Amino acid sequence: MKQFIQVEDVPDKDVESLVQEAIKLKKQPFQFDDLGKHKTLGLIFFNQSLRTRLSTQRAAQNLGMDVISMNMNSESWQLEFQDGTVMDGNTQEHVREAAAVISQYCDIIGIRTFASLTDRGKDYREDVLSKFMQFAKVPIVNLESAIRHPLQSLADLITIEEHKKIKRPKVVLSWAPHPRALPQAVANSFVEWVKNSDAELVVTHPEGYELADEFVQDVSVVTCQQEAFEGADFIYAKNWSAYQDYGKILLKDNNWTITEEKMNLTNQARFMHCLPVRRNMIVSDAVIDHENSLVLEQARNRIFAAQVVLKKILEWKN
Ligand SMILES: NCCC[C@H](NC(=O)CCC(=O)O)C(=O)O
Ligand SMILES: NC(=O)OP(=O)(O)O
Repeated sequence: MKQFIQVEDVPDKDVESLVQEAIKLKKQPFQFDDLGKHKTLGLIFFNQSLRTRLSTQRAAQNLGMDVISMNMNSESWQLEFQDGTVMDGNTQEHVREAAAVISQYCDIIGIRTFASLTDRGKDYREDVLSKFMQFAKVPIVNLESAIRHPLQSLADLITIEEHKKIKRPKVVLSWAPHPRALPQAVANSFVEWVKNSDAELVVTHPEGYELADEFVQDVSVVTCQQEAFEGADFIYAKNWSAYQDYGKILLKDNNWTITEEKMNLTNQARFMHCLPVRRNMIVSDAVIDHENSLVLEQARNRIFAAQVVLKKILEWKN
């Protein structure tokens, strides 16, 4: 694998094989602990993180890699992304130099850069990530970009594979309320990856929260949450801000919170969320603390999602 930006980067788009390989790594995490010897992973964060930072570091260590990381906003220089700018303002270093320099210290670079939620064109063109890809000299791993979070989606598919009781489970992605405007990245990616697996996917959200066509065309979308939940095997909750009325919060309606009452409509569904989660906004305490909740398993599987991706990139480089 020469990079990991989206599902297209999976060799032959064979998501099923990648999931199976991750499950094997989970059983023997140190089997390839020589593969990354004398190789360094650089983790570059423009936004906060708990899971992505620690699980990707752990994954790299399991493969024998060294890891260096940096929080760009608080620790490094303010980067300029426009070409031809007279840099007499607040930006101090151009991405052309920054990406090339980081490439001299690292064999693989992971980048987290969230959506601006103010400029849809810029976000959906992946302006920041694509500039890094353009000027870096080593493979790039997406640690959540403006419109995708593929390591999360891979961990989610591993978790579904481990817990499904039937070959083709019904998987429901449900919008849920949140006090802040959040990106569409987790939802977009989840849809993109589940579409490439053996599952019946249903997306449910209030009117106005339609996701971009490029992700949800051919996907079953219903605006009645109760109807969507009927017979579901997995409920995946996530908030996102509006795509049409870009970045806006249209509704903070607690009627969309995932409660026990709603989970009772399902086929004893397992509850999923990528974390961090706002309790009693997105999901009630009773649901997230119930034995059917998979949130900690998902977080654990972030290690093996990252590990299989790093392994594939290291194998490609060797
Ligand atoms: N990486 C997982 C989710 C990250 C981000 N959530 C957040 O920013 C939540 C922050 C808050 O709860 O205020 C998102 O939705 O894309
Ligand atoms: N799920 C996830 O990506 O978590 P962090 O934002 O804490 O990395």
